Amino acid sequence: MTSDAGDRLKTLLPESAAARLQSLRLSEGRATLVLDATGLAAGDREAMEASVRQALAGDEAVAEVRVAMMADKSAAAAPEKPAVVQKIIAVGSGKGGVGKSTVATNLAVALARSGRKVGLVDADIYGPSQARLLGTEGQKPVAHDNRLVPVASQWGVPVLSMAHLSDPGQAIAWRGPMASGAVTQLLEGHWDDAEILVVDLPPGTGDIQLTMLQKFKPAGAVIVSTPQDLALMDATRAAELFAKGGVPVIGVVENMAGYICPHCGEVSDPFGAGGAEAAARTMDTAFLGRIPLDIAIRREGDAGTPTAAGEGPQAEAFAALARSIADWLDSR
Ligand SMILES: Nc1ncnc2c1ncn2[C@@H]1O[C@H](COP(=O)(O)OP(=O)(O)OP(=O)(O)O)[C@@H](O)[C@H]1O
Repeated sequence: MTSDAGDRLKTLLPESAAARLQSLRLSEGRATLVLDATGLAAGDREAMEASVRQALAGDEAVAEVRVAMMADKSAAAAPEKPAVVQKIIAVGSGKGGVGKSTVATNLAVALARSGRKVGLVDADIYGPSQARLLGTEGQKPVAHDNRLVPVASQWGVPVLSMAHLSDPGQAIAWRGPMASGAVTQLLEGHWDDAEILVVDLPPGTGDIQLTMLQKFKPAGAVIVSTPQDLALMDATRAAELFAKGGVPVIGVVENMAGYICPHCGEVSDPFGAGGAEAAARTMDTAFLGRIPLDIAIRREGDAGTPTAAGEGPQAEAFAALARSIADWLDSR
């Protein structure tokens, strides 16, 4: 083949095929091409071969086209690695029932609303609530290449939760290693597009939490508490868990701060006031703001329409929290 003919044939190739071209020979009207097909699915190979045949069919010097697809065996044999999620934000609390899951959902939705690509993992294996909070109850994730594909929600936040894998109301009574295995499966799902993965940790400061933190190395952690139970002890315990796992604490959120009476609008403090801010100071970490105790937040959570997706002061409180977390991440 003259180099002129070879160069001409190369220019006829579609860009995607030209980028994978290993060699091209033209002999007695027969064009033989070797393409690197590493990573291409069967359907994509066929499409590429067809496009090459079509591109060269019109050339006067070509009577026959032969296409060989070579795959890099070492790459094909290597087990597929889970996609690397750039930044995991762990949302934890010293104890249960403080609104950790509610804050995790709304933080994820507010981050997505601000343009970030966010996923949400419900690592609360024994009491999963993210399917309900994001309105994805009853949906089942499919598995692809032995990894779970997150369930899409209408708030732009894909999610994986044990609630998607078990029957509603079914009690999960696993021992630690099984629970850790389940958390691993959720975290190693197809989070390929997620730039930030918000992880709703189980309440408390036990082994499952520590294993998860050490294995997946979150970029940072948010501690949620009500004003009253962020007596110093709870805050310190949660902070110690993150320190043991080598995870920096981004700050403390005070949830259920200030009850707004739906009738008269008067604000009262059933759980006290200022505890979390004082605790954050003592722990030498940031105070990330207050989310009021508002019946609308509970109602919207139960209905699967997260407050952060709406308008008003409470949505703005979550948007402000999301801004603080995004700024913190960007500054790293
Ligand atoms: N700011 C708030 N105003 C009103 N209700 C709230 C608020 N935050 C959370 N709740 C409600 O409090 C209850 C507990 O919240 P949530 O499930 O988020 O807590 P949790 O700390 O994740 O609990 P668990 O430890 O059981 O996982 C839910 O009914 C939720 O709707």
